[in-house]
Amino acid sequence: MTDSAPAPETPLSTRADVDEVVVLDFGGQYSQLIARRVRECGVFSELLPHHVGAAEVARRKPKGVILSGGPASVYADDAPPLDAQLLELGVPVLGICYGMQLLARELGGRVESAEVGEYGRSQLTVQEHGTLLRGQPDDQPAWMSHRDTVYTPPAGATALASSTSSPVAAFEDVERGLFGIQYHPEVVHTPYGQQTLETFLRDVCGCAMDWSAANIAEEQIRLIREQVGDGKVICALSGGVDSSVAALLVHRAVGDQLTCVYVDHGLMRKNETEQVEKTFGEQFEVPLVVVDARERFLERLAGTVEPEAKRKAIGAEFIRIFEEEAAKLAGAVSDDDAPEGTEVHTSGDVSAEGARFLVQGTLYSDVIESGGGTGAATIKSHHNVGGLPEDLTFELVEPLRALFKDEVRAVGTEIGLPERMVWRQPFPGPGLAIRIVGGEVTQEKLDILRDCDAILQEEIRAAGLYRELWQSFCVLPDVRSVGVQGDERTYGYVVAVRAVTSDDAMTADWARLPYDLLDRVATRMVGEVRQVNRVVLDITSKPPGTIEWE
Ligand SMILES: Nc1ncnc2c1ncn2[C@@H]1O[C@H](COP(=O)(O)OP(=O)(O)OP(=O)(O)O)[C@@H](O)[C@H]1O
Ligand SMILES: O=c1[nH]c(=O)c2[nH+]cn([C@@H]3O[C@H](COP(=O)(O)O)[C@@H](O)[C@H]3O)c2[nH]1
Ligand SMILES: NC(=O)CC[C@H](N)C(=O)O
Ligand SMILES: [Mg+2]
Repeated sequence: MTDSAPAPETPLSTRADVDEVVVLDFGGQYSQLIARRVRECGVFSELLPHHVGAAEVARRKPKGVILSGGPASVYADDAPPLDAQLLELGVPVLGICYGMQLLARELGGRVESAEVGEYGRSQLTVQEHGTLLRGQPDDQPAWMSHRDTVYTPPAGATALASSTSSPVAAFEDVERGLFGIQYHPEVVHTPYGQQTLETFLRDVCGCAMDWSAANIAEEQIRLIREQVGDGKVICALSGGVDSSVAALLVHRAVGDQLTCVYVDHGLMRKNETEQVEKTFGEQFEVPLVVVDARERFLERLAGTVEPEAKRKAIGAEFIRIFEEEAAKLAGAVSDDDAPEGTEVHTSGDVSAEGARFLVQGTLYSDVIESGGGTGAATIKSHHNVGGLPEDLTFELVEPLRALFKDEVRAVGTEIGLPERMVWRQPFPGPGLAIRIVGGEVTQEKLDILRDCDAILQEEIRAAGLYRELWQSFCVLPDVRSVGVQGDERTYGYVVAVRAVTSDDAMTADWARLPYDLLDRVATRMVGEVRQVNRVVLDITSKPPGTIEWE
């Protein structure tokens, strides 16, 4: 576990002239989602760890502060505390779940563990609409996730609503600018949640609500310029949405100081390298280096089966290649000095100085899953975050690090990235290697998986479903099954089809693909890919599963 803000080194904004509301993170699963919902209301917001203190919050001159949920109990010895100075800043404070419990306890209310916890959907009854719940129905569903409960609101505050297990599910003290809600307004399952946040931002904090994705682009371009100065920059470019948006922003910021590097690690999909080269050449006026590192990655992965070990090996190998390319820009090494198994060819002009900065299209979902939230668990080390080697010498430039994919898509559209690039399905940096599970990654398995994946993609596109699905792909477990084909016994691989819907990869549902499509896919896979004799469908949502199997 690490204890860091999403991106102190690359903040989303440092402008003084936009209204900002700060979200303090007490370790909740949905903390970043709160900041994001605030941004969707048109108010700039960033997540800060709870321990930054009132002085840092004051420095940002926010129009309001939101305290997130969190796993602790407010009365526990090691519970993250509330800096009481926050209540002296003269701006409204809204506590959500743990944040509400903190406010209640600090101000003389009563918080105790309830007999029955509330997890998931619950029913809210509004007794007093007050300011916060103005215009909302008396009865409404709300999403909860708590066991501790506020029994008495702070002195002077009015209780607004209750639920079966929460006698005080919301309170407000308009005079003192204090607001608390026990449920989660930031999740889509709370239908009046966004309205509640909007009321807080507009009517309570007096925010102008005029911030938009365009500001992210503008701000990032300015911040990148500040960070990079006249230094040389390389961008790890995969051809995916995130790195393409990041590359465009950096190019707008520093122009020909930028060189993009695409690594063909042999773990890509069918014809992907050629497609990336072609699309990039057509869309961008930036020099692109394509590194053929297929043999090198295969050697590096030999014998590695454990998912985290695989991810770390891949993350480190990526960086070693970027280092070599950065050095080449300084003219220190020529293409002939590339390690065995690596071939490089260059298109466009490559500049004469070395690169100190590495641009990556890292998103917040990569960060939080890699254990980068305040007190958050490590689910998997994304190659570009948790998989980075410890001796990293690059200074990272990650303009999208605090954003979710759907926000990045909005920025991409805003800055003119073509629609077919904006709506590309994500493809993980470690590629097919994390879809060959339970056994070693070999050339044979890569070829099988690539062929099956190509069939699935073709059929999904033909059925007009590509854009509707967050991702659709195949997984190759280290499992063989007995079949009968052409009257012969076969002992072949089992391929799993995984297709999910999602907006931001934080949660996902398995896609209900039409049976006739599944039938075509299975028939083609066993018919066209000799080593495969069985196809199965993954029907797991996230949670409990993750989207990828490793
Ligand atoms: N083959 C690659 N060559 C160079 N850089 C890569 C490659 N694969 C991934 N990266 C780097 O790792 C980052 C994270 O990968 P990720 O797959 O999350 O993003 P993406 O590929 O840009 O977008 P998408 O999520 O749409 O696939 C990329 O933004 C890019 O900077
Ligand atoms: O660039 C990446 N490097 C990685 O190491 C990585 N692991 C998962 N993913 C992608 O992230 C999203 C969420 O994945 P999971 O539900 O499997 O955790 C899904 O879209 C995954 O494809 C990765 N992307
Ligand atoms: N989601 C939350 O913030 C939970 C708060 C606290 N840990 C509880 O269980 O009540
Ligand atoms: Mg990708």
